[in-house]
Amino acid sequence: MKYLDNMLEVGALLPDYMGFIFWEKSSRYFDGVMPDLPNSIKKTGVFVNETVENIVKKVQTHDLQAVQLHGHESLEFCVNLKTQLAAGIEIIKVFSVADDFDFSVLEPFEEVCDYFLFDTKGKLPGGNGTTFDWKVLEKYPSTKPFFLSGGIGLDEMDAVNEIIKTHLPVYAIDVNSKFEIEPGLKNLEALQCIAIKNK
Ligand SMILES: O=C(O)c1ccccc1N[C@@H]1O[C@H](COP(=O)(O)O)[C@@H](O)[C@H]1O
Repeated sequence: MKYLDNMLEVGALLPDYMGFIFWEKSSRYFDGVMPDLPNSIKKTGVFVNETVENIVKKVQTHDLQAVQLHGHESLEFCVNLKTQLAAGIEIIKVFSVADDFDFSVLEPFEEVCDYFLFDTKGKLPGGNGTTFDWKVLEKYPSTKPFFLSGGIGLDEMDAVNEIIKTHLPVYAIDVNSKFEIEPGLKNLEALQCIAIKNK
Protein backbone atom coordinates (compact mmCIF):
# COMPACT_ATOMS: atom_id res chain seq x y z
CA MET A 1 0.00 0.00 0.00
CA LYS A 2 1.15 3.48 -0.80
CA TYR A 3 -1.70 5.98 -0.78
CA LEU A 4 -3.49 7.10 2.35
CA ASP A 5 -7.11 7.07 1.14
CA ASN A 6 -6.56 3.74 -0.58
CA MET A 7 -5.15 2.28 2.66
CA LEU A 8 -8.23 3.38 4.57
CA GLU A 9 -10.58 1.94 1.92
CA VAL A 10 -8.75 -1.37 1.82
CA GLY A 11 -8.50 -1.33 5.62
CA ALA A 12 -12.29 -1.22 5.78
CA LEU A 13 -12.32 -4.65 4.07
CA LEU A 14 -10.39 -5.99 7.08
CA PRO A 15 -7.58 -7.96 5.48
CA ASP A 16 -5.57 -9.90 8.06
CA TYR A 17 -2.33 -8.23 6.93
CA MET A 18 -1.50 -5.07 5.00
CA GLY A 19 1.92 -4.71 3.37
CA PHE A 20 4.17 -1.67 3.00
CA ILE A 21 7.20 -1.93 0.74
CA PHE A 22 10.33 -0.43 2.28
CA TRP A 23 12.56 -1.22 -0.70
CA GLU A 24 13.40 2.08 -2.34
CA LYS A 25 13.70 0.67 -5.85
CA SER A 26 10.09 -0.52 -5.85
CA SER A 27 7.39 1.45 -7.62
CA ARG A 28 5.37 0.71 -4.49
CA TYR A 29 7.95 2.19 -2.12
CA PHE A 30 6.19 3.54 0.96
CA ASP A 31 7.58 6.69 2.49
CA GLY A 32 4.47 8.23 3.94
CA VAL A 33 2.53 8.50 7.13
CA MET A 34 0.82 5.43 8.50
CA PRO A 35 -2.90 5.97 8.98
CA ASP A 36 -4.97 4.60 11.86
CA LEU A 37 -6.09 1.20 10.72
CA PRO A 38 -8.30 -1.35 12.48
CA ASN A 39 -6.26 -3.11 15.20
CA SER A 40 -6.91 -6.54 13.74
CA ILE A 41 -4.87 -5.71 10.62
CA LYS A 42 -1.20 -6.62 10.98
CA LYS A 43 0.82 -3.85 9.37
CA THR A 44 3.65 -5.62 7.59
CA GLY A 45 6.92 -4.08 6.46
CA VAL A 46 8.38 -5.65 3.32
CA PHE A 47 12.18 -5.45 3.27
CA VAL A 48 14.83 -6.53 0.76
CA ASN A 49 18.30 -7.12 2.16
CA GLU A 50 17.84 -4.28 4.65
CA THR A 51 19.93 -3.89 7.81
CA VAL A 52 18.59 -5.09 11.16
CA GLU A 53 18.93 -1.55 12.50
CA ASN A 54 16.78 -0.04 9.74
CA ILE A 55 14.14 -2.75 10.02
CA VAL A 56 13.84 -2.20 13.77
CA LYS A 57 13.55 1.58 13.20
CA LYS A 58 10.74 1.12 10.67
CA VAL A 59 8.93 -1.30 12.98
CA GLN A 60 9.03 1.25 15.78
CA THR A 61 8.23 4.31 13.64
CA HIS A 62 5.27 2.72 11.91
CA ASP A 63 4.12 0.38 14.68
CA LEU A 64 4.47 -2.69 12.45
CA GLN A 65 3.29 -6.09 13.65
CA ALA A 66 5.13 -8.17 11.06
CA VAL A 67 8.20 -8.04 8.83
CA GLN A 68 8.41 -9.76 5.47
CA LEU A 69 12.00 -10.50 4.47
CA HIS A 70 11.94 -10.54 0.69
CA GLY A 71 15.65 -10.71 -0.09
CA HIS A 72 18.52 -13.11 0.54
CA GLU A 73 18.43 -12.76 4.33
CA SER A 74 20.51 -15.50 5.96
CA LEU A 75 19.60 -17.62 8.94
CA GLU A 76 22.07 -15.65 11.07
CA PHE A 77 20.41 -12.43 9.99
CA CYS A 78 16.96 -13.71 10.96
CA VAL A 79 18.23 -14.89 14.36
CA ASN A 80 19.84 -11.52 15.00
CA LEU A 81 16.72 -9.67 13.87
CA LYS A 82 14.53 -11.75 16.18
CA THR A 83 16.63 -10.75 19.19
CA GLN A 84 16.26 -7.06 18.26
CA LEU A 85 12.51 -7.06 17.64
CA ALA A 86 9.96 -6.75 20.40
CA ALA A 87 8.25 -10.02 21.34
CA GLY A 88 5.31 -10.84 19.14
CA ILE A 89 6.51 -9.13 15.97
CA GLU A 90 6.13 -11.79 13.30
CA ILE A 91 8.93 -12.70 10.93
CA ILE A 92 7.80 -13.90 7.51
CA LYS A 93 10.69 -15.26 5.46
CA VAL A 94 10.23 -15.26 1.71
CA PHE A 95 11.61 -17.88 -0.63
CA SER A 96 11.53 -17.35 -4.38
CA VAL A 97 10.34 -20.52 -6.02
CA ALA A 98 11.14 -22.02 -9.41
CA ASP A 99 10.44 -25.56 -10.62
CA ASP A 100 13.69 -26.85 -9.16
CA PHE A 101 13.22 -25.31 -5.70
CA ASP A 102 15.10 -27.22 -3.01
CA PHE A 103 12.82 -27.38 0.03
CA SER A 104 15.66 -28.56 2.29
CA VAL A 105 16.84 -24.92 2.55
CA LEU A 106 13.80 -24.15 4.71
CA GLU A 107 14.54 -26.39 7.65
CA PRO A 108 17.10 -24.18 9.46
CA PHE A 109 14.68 -21.22 9.30
CA GLU A 110 11.77 -23.06 10.88
CA GLU A 111 12.52 -22.09 14.45
CA VAL A 112 13.23 -18.41 13.97
CA CYS A 113 10.53 -17.56 11.43
CA ASP A 114 6.83 -17.46 12.16
CA TYR A 115 5.81 -18.15 8.61
CA PHE A 116 7.31 -18.87 5.23
CA LEU A 117 6.11 -17.06 2.13
CA PHE A 118 6.48 -18.61 -1.31
CA ASP A 119 6.75 -16.13 -4.16
CA THR A 120 7.67 -16.67 -7.79
CA LYS A 121 11.33 -16.37 -8.72
CA GLY A 122 11.63 -13.52 -11.19
CA LYS A 123 13.61 -10.53 -12.36
CA LEU A 124 12.63 -8.45 -9.33
CA PRO A 125 12.84 -9.54 -5.68
CA GLY A 126 9.03 -9.36 -5.58
CA GLY A 127 6.02 -7.86 -7.30
CA ASN A 128 6.75 -9.70 -10.57
CA GLY A 129 3.09 -10.52 -11.11
CA THR A 130 3.73 -14.09 -12.18
CA THR A 131 2.67 -17.36 -10.63
CA PHE A 132 4.87 -20.38 -10.09
CA ASP A 133 3.76 -23.94 -10.65
CA TRP A 134 2.06 -24.71 -7.34
CA LYS A 135 2.55 -28.42 -8.04
CA VAL A 136 6.08 -28.02 -6.66
CA LEU A 137 4.45 -27.50 -3.26
CA GLU A 138 3.54 -31.19 -3.28
CA LYS A 139 7.14 -31.64 -2.14
CA TYR A 140 6.69 -29.28 0.84
CA PRO A 141 8.21 -31.26 3.70
CA SER A 142 7.06 -29.18 6.66
CA THR A 143 4.01 -28.37 8.75
CA LYS A 144 5.03 -24.73 9.07
CA PRO A 145 2.18 -22.54 7.78
CA PHE A 146 3.00 -20.46 4.74
CA PHE A 147 1.73 -17.52 2.72
CA LEU A 148 1.10 -18.29 -0.94
CA SER A 149 2.11 -15.44 -3.19
CA GLY A 150 3.20 -14.44 -6.67
CA GLY A 151 0.91 -13.14 -9.39
CA ILE A 152 -2.33 -14.10 -7.72
CA GLY A 153 -5.33 -12.40 -9.31
CA LEU A 154 -9.03 -13.08 -9.69
CA ASP A 155 -8.27 -15.63 -12.43
CA GLU A 156 -6.36 -17.72 -9.90
CA MET A 157 -9.18 -17.89 -7.33
CA ASP A 158 -10.43 -21.33 -8.37
CA ALA A 159 -6.91 -22.72 -8.09
CA VAL A 160 -6.49 -20.95 -4.75
CA ASN A 161 -9.64 -22.59 -3.45
CA GLU A 162 -8.33 -25.96 -4.62
CA ILE A 163 -4.97 -25.59 -2.90
CA ILE A 164 -6.65 -24.51 0.34
CA LYS A 165 -8.53 -27.84 0.31
CA THR A 166 -5.33 -29.88 0.18
CA HIS A 167 -3.28 -31.06 3.18
CA LEU A 168 -0.87 -28.16 2.65
CA PRO A 169 -0.67 -25.64 5.53
CA VAL A 170 -1.65 -22.60 3.45
CA TYR A 171 -1.99 -19.92 6.10
CA ALA A 172 -2.74 -16.89 3.95
CA ILE A 173 -3.04 -15.71 0.35
CA ASP A 174 -0.91 -12.71 -0.47
CA VAL A 175 -2.14 -10.50 -3.31
CA ASN A 176 -0.39 -7.54 -4.83
CA SER A 177 0.11 -6.38 -8.43
CA LYS A 178 -2.86 -8.27 -9.90
CA PHE A 179 -5.18 -6.25 -7.67
CA GLU A 180 -3.91 -2.83 -8.68
CA ILE A 181 -4.97 0.07 -10.86
CA GLU A 182 -1.35 1.28 -10.83
CA PRO A 183 1.61 0.25 -8.65
CA GLY A 184 0.63 0.74 -5.02
CA LEU A 185 -2.97 1.72 -5.78
CA LYS A 186 -5.16 -1.25 -4.96
CA ASN A 187 -8.32 -1.97 -6.93
CA LEU A 188 -11.06 -1.90 -4.35
CA GLU A 189 -13.70 -3.51 -6.54
CA ALA A 190 -11.48 -6.49 -7.29
CA LEU A 191 -10.51 -6.84 -3.63
CA GLN A 192 -14.16 -6.69 -2.61
CA CYS A 193 -14.82 -9.77 -4.72
CA ILE A 194 -12.41 -11.87 -2.67
CA ALA A 195 -13.30 -10.21 0.63
CA ILE A 196 -16.96 -11.14 0.11
CA LYS A 197 -16.08 -14.70 -0.97
CA ASN A 198 -14.10 -15.15 2.26
CA LYS A 199 -16.89 -14.11 4.64
O1 LIG B 1 5.69 -5.32 -4.92
C1 LIG B 1 6.85 -4.94 -4.92
O2 LIG B 1 7.21 -3.93 -5.54
C2 LIG B 1 7.89 -5.69 -4.15
C3 LIG B 1 9.19 -5.26 -4.19
C4 LIG B 1 10.18 -5.91 -3.48
C5 LIG B 1 9.87 -7.02 -2.72
C6 LIG B 1 8.58 -7.48 -2.68
C7 LIG B 1 7.57 -6.84 -3.38
N1 LIG B 1 6.27 -7.31 -3.37
C8 LIG B 1 5.87 -8.56 -2.87
O3 LIG B 1 5.94 -9.53 -3.92
C9 LIG B 1 5.00 -10.54 -3.67
C10 LIG B 1 4.30 -10.96 -4.94
O4 LIG B 1 3.72 -9.88 -5.61
P1 LIG B 1 2.89 -10.07 -6.98
O5 LIG B 1 1.54 -10.61 -6.60
O6 LIG B 1 3.62 -11.01 -7.86
O7 LIG B 1 2.78 -8.70 -7.55
C11 LIG B 1 4.08 -10.02 -2.57
O8 LIG B 1 4.46 -10.68 -1.39
C12 LIG B 1 4.43 -8.58 -2.43
O9 LIG B 1 4.33 -8.14 -1.09
